[in-house]
Amino acid sequence: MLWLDLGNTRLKYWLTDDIGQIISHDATQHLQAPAELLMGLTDRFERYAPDFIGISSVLGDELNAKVSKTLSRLNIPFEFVHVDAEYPLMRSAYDANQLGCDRWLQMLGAVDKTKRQCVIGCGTAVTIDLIDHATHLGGYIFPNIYLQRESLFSGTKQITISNGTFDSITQGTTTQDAVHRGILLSIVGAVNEISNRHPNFELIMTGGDAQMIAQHVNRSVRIRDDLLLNGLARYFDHSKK
Ligand SMILES: Nc1ncnc2c1ncn2[C@@H]1O[C@H](COP(=O)(O)OP(=O)(O)O)[C@@H](O)[C@H]1O
Ligand SMILES: CC(C)(COP(=O)(O)O)[C@@H](O)C(=O)NCCC(=O)O
Ligand SMILES: [K+]
Repeated sequence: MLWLDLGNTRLKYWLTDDIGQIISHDATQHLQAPAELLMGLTDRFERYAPDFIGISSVLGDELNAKVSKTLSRLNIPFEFVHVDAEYPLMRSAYDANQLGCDRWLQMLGAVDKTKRQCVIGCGTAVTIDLIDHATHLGGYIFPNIYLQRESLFSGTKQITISNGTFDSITQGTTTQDAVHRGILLSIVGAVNEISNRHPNFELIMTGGDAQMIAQHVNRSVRIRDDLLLNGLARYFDHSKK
């Protein structure tokens, strides 16, 4: 199987064998040209000859159409996931026509009817979703650290930094530190706030910035890099062992 996750920043793929073990996986910036990036991966995919391609995309119809065209050359059946409001494993209070399929699949990858779960996606947007015994209560969306820095950069005259590390939330004594710590604090603070309001929800994190954020969260966080993969495998009912 080939599983594709087309996020707003990176294309992630996982190649799995017929018992669901990961044979190969990668994450690469697609620079808003995912079809072209995929073109460069087709010979690798052909070599592994997957019998099916399951896709999560939040890139919209235009880019999805280009991706479809590229994938059609492989002569391998493929399917884009659409949020299914009637899906038996998880009910959702969220508008099914609007919920990003990556958020839905990340929840599907984690959902457990015996638990209360908080699924945090640390991608281009940071998302927080609350699931109470397999019922999605709803969630939050806010800009990630780079989008926030860009907005400060473009929205102010005197903040002109565009590099620096997001590695601390102690108060800054220079503009660069005040900006980077403030932005990280805004995300960590939001996660801690939701965590404090839901002490009996387990915290599960995924996405490219998960490691960076988890270390500042006031409770233990379970980082699962292949959460969306699990959701895709579950959705297409190929249990990844
Ligand atoms: N090599 C990399 N290139 C780009 N972003 C990376 C890389 N490694 C880690 N990241 C982090 O991953 C984040 C994007 O995470 P990802 O889950 O791929 O987002 P999305 O699902 O929205 O595409 C970026 O904000 C960045 O901090
Ligand atoms: C919120 C998102 C942009 C997150 O995407 P990502 O950061 O993974 O690229 C994506 O889930 C999306 O486009 N959602 C649609 C709007 C919604 O979920 O309400
Ligand atoms: K994502």
